[in-house]
Amino acid sequence: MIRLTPIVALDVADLTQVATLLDQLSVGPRPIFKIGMELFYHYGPDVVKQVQRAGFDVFLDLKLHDIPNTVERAMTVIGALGVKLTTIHAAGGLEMLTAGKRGLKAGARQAGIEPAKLLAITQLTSIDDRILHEQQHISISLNESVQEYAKLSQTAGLAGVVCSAKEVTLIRQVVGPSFLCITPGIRPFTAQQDDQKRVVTPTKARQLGSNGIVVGRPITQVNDPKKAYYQIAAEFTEEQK
Ligand SMILES: O=c1ccn([C@@H]2O[C@H](COP(=O)(O)O)[C@@H](O)[C@H]2O)c(=O)[nH]1
Repeated sequence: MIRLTPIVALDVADLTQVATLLDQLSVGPRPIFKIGMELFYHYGPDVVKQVQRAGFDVFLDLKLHDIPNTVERAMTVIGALGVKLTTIHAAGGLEMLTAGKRGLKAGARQAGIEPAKLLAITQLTSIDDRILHEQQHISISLNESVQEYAKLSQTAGLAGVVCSAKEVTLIRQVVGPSFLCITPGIRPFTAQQDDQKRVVTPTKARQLGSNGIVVGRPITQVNDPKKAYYQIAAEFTEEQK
């Protein structure tokens, strides 16, 4: 089973904070760094290059969701950036997912590099059953919705999904063992839940079969990010004293 090193969400405001975190986490088992909307909207591909130049793999998490043509063209640009993982919303439907995958491959081909693995967002980990029913007016359960989106993503040829570790077992029942389940909503026992609804500890995520955990604030917003990262990484990989 593939188990990635923990993915650290670089949800910070500027390049100075990026440089500090890259420096703090550059010793030992290196994380994959996730660049999201905040940094990418501010700095564009330059921030991707900064992280890559420091020797880290990049997960570019822009969660594309638009008409198929727009998504395909945007994914062609992303495909040439040399990132290892990137995201699209499963809710955009099969045609959009397929177009995204096609664009990503085309961009990578033009740049002469391997295409990034494309992951579909199932239901954001900030959503729970109540929000799904009362605000999105979706009548099936959150678990069923996540399973359906996983099936759709597999049909579109994607590498995997983003979900809560709580759903990994259910997802594997419908798409098999090799479909990637990358899981944010990770909270050590001592950390606050913030806006996340479906949270799991790093140890539980490992036990539930997550292929990779995504952790932001419990690492980036604490006094000692290095200590927090290595503790979480040890829990996820079981290398504990
Ligand atoms: O369903 C999702 C999809 C993506 N995310 C992203 O993961 C991190 C989590 O940050 P924390 O500070 O650990 O809560 C963040 O960048 C989200 O955009 C997610 O949380 N849930």
